[in-house]
Amino acid sequence: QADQGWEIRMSNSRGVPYFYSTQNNQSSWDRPAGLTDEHIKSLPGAEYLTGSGGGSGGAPGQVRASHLLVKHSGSRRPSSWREANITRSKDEAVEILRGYQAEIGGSADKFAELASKNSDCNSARNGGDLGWFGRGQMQKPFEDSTFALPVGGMSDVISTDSGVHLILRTG
Ligand SMILES: N=C(N)NCCC[C@H](NC(=O)[C@@H]1CCC/C1=C\[C@H](COP(=O)(O)O)NC(=O)[C@@H](N)Cc1ccccc1)C(N)=O
Repeated sequence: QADQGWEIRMSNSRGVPYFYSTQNNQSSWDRPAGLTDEHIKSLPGAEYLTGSGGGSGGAPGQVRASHLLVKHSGSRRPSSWREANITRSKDEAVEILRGYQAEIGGSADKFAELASKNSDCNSARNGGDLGWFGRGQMQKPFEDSTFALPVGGMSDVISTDSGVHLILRTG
């Protein structure tokens, strides 16, 4: 794996970095198996991963977050890539999310894994990552919760018109 000429590139459409192998033109959102942290840090484009490069940092006043959304019958759009017609109650959705919260503990990797499998938002396809955003873009409860978190911090269950969320602030 290491000798496949891996490099890190930034996906402009999604605003998140991905792995690209120049040997076989293969892209991957996830870290290719067998690449150690040390090796990844030495790859071309590694600055995209830590946000130290100008390219992937947000503008001043912006934050970056991932979320795990569980929708319910009262959601403004009770449908998602996972389920065409979402009928669970809000209480049930909160129960489900509490289960994920316990499983995640404080692990960002676990958060991304559970978000990619279970989030009712299409950001699930990149581990829940929403990219960078400023105030005025997200629904108020979501915005306020994210801006109140330290980088690396995870919210408790919060509710918006979309459903109930867990938020992990990443930048
Ligand atoms: N990056 C942005 N500016 N995208 C517009 C955000 C609009 C904003 N959205 C929200 O506040 C909630 C919290 C986070 C996601 C979200 C809702 C919904 C799911 O709920 P639903 O709309 O079915 O009710 N997901 C989205 O919007 C996704 N396209 C976000 C996204 C997905 C993939 C990559 C990047 C961003 C709003 N003002 O409604």
